[in-house]
Amino acid sequence: MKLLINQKKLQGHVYVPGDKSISHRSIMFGAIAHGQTRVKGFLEAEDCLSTLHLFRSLGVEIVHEGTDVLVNGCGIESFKQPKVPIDIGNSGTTIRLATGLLAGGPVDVTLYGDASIAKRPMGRVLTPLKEMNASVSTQDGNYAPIHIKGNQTLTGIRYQMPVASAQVKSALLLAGLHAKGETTVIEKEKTRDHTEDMIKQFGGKLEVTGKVIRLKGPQRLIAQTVVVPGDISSAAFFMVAGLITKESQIVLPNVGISATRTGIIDVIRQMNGHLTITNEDKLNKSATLTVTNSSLKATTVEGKLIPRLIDELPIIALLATQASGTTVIRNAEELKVKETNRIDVTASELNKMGANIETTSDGLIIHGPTPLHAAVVDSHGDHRIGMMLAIASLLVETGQVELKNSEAVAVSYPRFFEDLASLIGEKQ
Ligand SMILES: O=C(O)C1=C[C@@H](OP(=O)(O)O)[C@@H](O)[C@H](O)C1
Ligand SMILES: C=C(OP(=O)(O)O)C(=O)O
Repeated sequence: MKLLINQKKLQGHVYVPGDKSISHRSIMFGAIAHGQTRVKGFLEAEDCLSTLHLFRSLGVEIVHEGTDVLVNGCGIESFKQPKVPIDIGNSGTTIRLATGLLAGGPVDVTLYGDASIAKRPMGRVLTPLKEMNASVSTQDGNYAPIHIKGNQTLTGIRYQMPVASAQVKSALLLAGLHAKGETTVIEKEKTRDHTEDMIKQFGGKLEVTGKVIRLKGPQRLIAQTVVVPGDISSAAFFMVAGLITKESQIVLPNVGISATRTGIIDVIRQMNGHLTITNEDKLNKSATLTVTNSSLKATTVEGKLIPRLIDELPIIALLATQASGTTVIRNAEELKVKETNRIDVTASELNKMGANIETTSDGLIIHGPTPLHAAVVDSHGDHRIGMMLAIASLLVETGQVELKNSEAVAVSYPRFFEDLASLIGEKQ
């Protein structure tokens, strides 16, 4: 598709859609709990619809009306044997969390996904799950399809995580809920804690002390109402749009601001970006974020900040192309195993537009500020790369920017292009 270029004065409100991580978990917890779980603000995007499809295929009754979802849970023991392998599309969160969850269930399931999922490492969940006595396997030990054999008796383990990954942590906690004895997970760095929050919300018991999480299984969970805030990872594209385009101010109401997700706010402030937080709702961990066009300076993004902004690194790289000085992103090797190798793809696509970005083994070095020019660019099927390139295009003064594989944005944000156009007052 042709992208909008040469934009300033982006003004207005964007209500970004529901948080992807919380939406996935609301269906999963609803399915294993007892009673009717009501989800409000569910993200209707391809990834979360994959999770919904998976649990329906296991016989869970789910009523889906727009962003309202009802999940009639009867406990994991009620899951029905699916007749065929289940397609989880492009969603790493679905396949990894569901593998842990189903390891302690009563049914045999095969999970597979698209070409990108088939290249993402699954050994990171299979290895510790096998230690718990789970029967989980793939043909070569690391790549989907994953075969999960039910009716195994899981036992709790103590596991020191070799990677900072909320998906691995969550897979183990979900398995631990149906295992005998104590499951202890020790994180490498603190990652998003939506699973821990939801275990507590659904009446489960777990103890969190710094990076150590403990729970005793088996546990019986009770249905709840889950109110999903807007996704800060989606809001990030508009935060950066407002900061880098002239005379702009963008208001983003109801954005989730769990402390485990707000690394991008810290980085924007480190770079002297104007961002305010108002209307904070402490219960739902949400607030209104307002960004204003700013004169930015380079920064360093590293260490324990990385898991708090892992999915925002491509758009942070774009932000850094407009800051004066050299921005260094390091300790971000996990970016290589996302939907694409986001270190390589971020650099190569932005460099096509005139950015000056070097890749390293664990991150990026971005020299700014650089003007951006027209080019033919490609999402490579990665939703976050597609949205980042659409924001980059706003800075191009003349010519035409063409984005190949733009449909990838539907993985997490189907209305992205319409919401962007609404700030400009044009429809696409
Ligand atoms: O747990 C989650 O919901 C997620 C965890 C992160 O993945 P990793 O655990 O692989 O870092 C993140 O990149 C993904 O978009 C969602
Ligand atoms: C990495 C992502 O998601 P997942 O791992 O669920 O595919 C993402 O949304 O950027």
